[in-house]
Amino acid sequence: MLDEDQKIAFELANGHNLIISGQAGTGKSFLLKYIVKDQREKQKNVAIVCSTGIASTLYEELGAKTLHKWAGIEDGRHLNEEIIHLVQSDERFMSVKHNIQTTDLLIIDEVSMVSAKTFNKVEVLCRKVRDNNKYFGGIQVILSGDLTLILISLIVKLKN
Ligand SMILES: Nc1ncnc2c1ncn2[C@@H]1O[C@H](COP(=O)(O)OP(=O)(O)OP(=O)(O)O)[C@@H](O)[C@H]1O
Repeated sequence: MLDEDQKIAFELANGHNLIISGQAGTGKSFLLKYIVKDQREKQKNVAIVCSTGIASTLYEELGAKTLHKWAGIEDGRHLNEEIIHLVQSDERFMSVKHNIQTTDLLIIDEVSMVSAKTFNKVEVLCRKVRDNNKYFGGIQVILSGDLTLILISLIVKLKN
């Protein structure tokens, strides 16, 4: 059963964009599994993605994959314009185009491990491929991670 904080986030997951932040072991993955199952029961097309393949094995039974694979951005070698063009017109990217066009809810776990560059690339890609100028082209997004890690990495970068 979900605890009180998890219940609040679980309810907000009905249609809201959310950031779920908490340190390791605070029950984020436990909550995300509940959300995925519940939203799928409500006939939503839900994709759950992680920054690494190892992390996505945690959600194997839910069909999780890496954000890079879901969005077709490979190792990030393509400029935004190139990847938009490839996804829109190249047959090899048909499944990626399908992912982007049909997903109702995109859950990104361990978002603190995703670089700003990658995150922005995926956000723009979704807007262009869905021809919808809303954030992520109108896909509902739930971001989960330990956001204090972002601050720590920022401080480390500033110090260097
Ligand atoms: N509401 C709950 N009821 C029972 N067990 C729970 C609940 N929430 C979390 N847990 C358990 O607590 C442990 C830690 O939870 P979880 O793995 O979801 O945390 P996390 O925030 O995702 O951690 P990490 O960031 O390290 O992945 C797990 O064993 C999980 O099953």
